[in-house]
Amino acid sequence: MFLEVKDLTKVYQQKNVLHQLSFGVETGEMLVVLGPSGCGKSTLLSCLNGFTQVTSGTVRLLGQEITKAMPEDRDITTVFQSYSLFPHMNVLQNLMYGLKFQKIGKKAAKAKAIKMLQLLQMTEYQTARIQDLSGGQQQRIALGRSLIVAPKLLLLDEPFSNLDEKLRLSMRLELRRLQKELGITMVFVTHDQQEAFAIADRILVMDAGKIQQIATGAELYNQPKNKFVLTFIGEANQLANTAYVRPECIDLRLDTNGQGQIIQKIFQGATINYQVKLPTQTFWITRLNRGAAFEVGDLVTLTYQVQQMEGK
Ligand SMILES: Nc1ncnc2c1ncn2[C@@H]1O[C@H](COP(=O)(O)OP(=O)(O)OP(=O)(O)O)[C@@H](O)[C@H]1O
Repeated sequence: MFLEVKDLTKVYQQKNVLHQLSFGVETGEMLVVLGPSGCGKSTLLSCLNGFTQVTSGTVRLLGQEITKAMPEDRDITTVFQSYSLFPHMNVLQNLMYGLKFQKIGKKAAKAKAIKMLQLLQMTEYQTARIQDLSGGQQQRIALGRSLIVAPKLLLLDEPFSNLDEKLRLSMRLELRRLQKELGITMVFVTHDQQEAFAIADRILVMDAGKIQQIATGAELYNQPKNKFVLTFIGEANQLANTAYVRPECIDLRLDTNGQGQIIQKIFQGATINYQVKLPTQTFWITRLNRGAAFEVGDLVTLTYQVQQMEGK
């Protein structure tokens, strides 16, 4: 196992923020840590890079225990939401900065920085000032600055949340491309499930400092382990106990004797969401927008198969 975390616990002034987390990350894998605000995602990264001391448990990188190692001795770099580039240095100087500490000569460092700029597809910005770059370009340089030192493990803490939607999409693709080209193992923190689905090999879902499930995006969506995962990942109509049905898994048919009635219709473009009132509960249903649509007041019959979670 490339990275192995065992029983990791962090207590801040009697507040238990991380509860005995155990998980592993494979070589070259992109593990996404997904969870709501305050669930402990940043604290977990900080225990991995050594900026926070763990209360108990162990962290091993390539078999070697690093639980108490200083951050600079860990071969791990972190990219944050704020780019933290040096404003008084140009693009090339920013990229070369970290190589100084690896005792790499100026000429070799410059060659590496130019190669990184090619990888980032930003060659023409070599001598540009940081303040003349867009937010997306600055984040790409920040990524490059972390990648150039060839860390064993790269941690990313919501790195794209300052960027607009379109740019976020292209940065995700870019990050995956860079990861494949360089073969770097990554742990990426986000609270955005679409982002997690788009880039993860596996997703670790966390709530209140506890691991709820670790699985691929499709497994989390199709076989959620508990109610938290079911409702955090996508939408669901909850039935009794562990039963549920996803909104897109329900068929709707116009039926003048139907038990259901459409009480809300929300147009979403490619899809339409309907809220249907039944004698005992209401359901949300998502249908593709393919011409024929239902209207508020229509009587309908629903058909669906009930799905089951493992536990509550
Ligand atoms: N230095 C600290 N001292 C005390 N409590 C802290 C400290 N750092 C974090 N916490 C608490 O630990 C909990 C988890 O915080 P953390 O920042 O790890 O969550 P997060 O999931 O990254 O949240 P967000 O998505 O909002 O950044 C929070 O309740 C927070 O208040």
